[in-house]
Amino acid sequence: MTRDAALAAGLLGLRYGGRRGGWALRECDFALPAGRVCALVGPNGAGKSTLLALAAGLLRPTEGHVTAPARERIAYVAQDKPLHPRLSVTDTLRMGRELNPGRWDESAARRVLADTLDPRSLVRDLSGGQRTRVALALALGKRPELLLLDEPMADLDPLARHQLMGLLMADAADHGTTVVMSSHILTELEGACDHLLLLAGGRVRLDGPVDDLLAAHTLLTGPVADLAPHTVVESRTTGRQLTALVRHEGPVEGPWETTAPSLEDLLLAHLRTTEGARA
Ligand SMILES: Nc1ncnc2c1ncn2[C@@H]1O[C@H](COP(=O)(O)OP(=O)(O)OP(=O)(O)O)[C@@H](O)[C@H]1O
Repeated sequence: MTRDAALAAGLLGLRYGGRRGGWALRECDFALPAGRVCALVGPNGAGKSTLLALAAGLLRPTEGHVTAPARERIAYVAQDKPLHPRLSVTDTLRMGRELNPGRWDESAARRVLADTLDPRSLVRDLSGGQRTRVALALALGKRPELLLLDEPMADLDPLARHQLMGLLMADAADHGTTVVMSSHILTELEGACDHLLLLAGGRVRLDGPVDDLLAAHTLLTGPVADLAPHTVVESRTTGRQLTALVRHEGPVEGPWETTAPSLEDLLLAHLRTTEGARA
């Protein structure tokens, strides 16, 4: 692992179901610097949850390795947010405090709950979104070095999403927490994440700081012509009009209008390309 990486993988692979099972992840190599907020993106079945579970130490690699902080310094919020159904919200936080002696940050946990639910409620009586809040409160209360979130915002209403995303990002910035967050909501990642890891078919397709990746790509429209020496990520032609996203090799010179892509443009083009490759 490079010296300041908070999470790294080398030729990481995982096959479910023993030798006969299919590979969910294969030959994954990356190093995520400490303090980054990383978006983990990819189509359904790409291997995102598998990667997060490996990072959390809940699965063992079939091959290669993953290097992460010690278990007690990681908080992991799984997609199904496992919580004890018969505990109240207050008791759930008390359990968090008892399980994390000397480290528990009660005010961070309470900020996540933000008076939105009755602390005496039992977890089993909460809605999906309310449970998400409790799971996030437990995760932030743990004051982790590495926060692993598997589609954390999926069942939150838009206002709660906006509020919690802001809170998470501010908390991570204040404490230098490294965050890896899988999501299908591309618009929400823009502005929140400074690092990107795109998986498809169990492999890393794109990896790097968001600013560098954006700066390496150009959106162009204009007449159909040879795009060499640039690498075409995606192109479409309508009549004689060409629209393309390229990873440029030096300046893009030609008869085209060029613009800088947004993160959503970049992700959609790469996702469509990997979809096309799969079809
Ligand atoms: N427990 C399991 N047993 C067998 N195969 C599994 C298991 N969990 C996941 N898989 C398979 O591994 C692959 C990767 O699944 P994973 O859940 O990691 O993808 P994902 O990117 O998180 O998908 P989604 O966006 O739908 O949540 C898929 O082909 C899936 O069918």
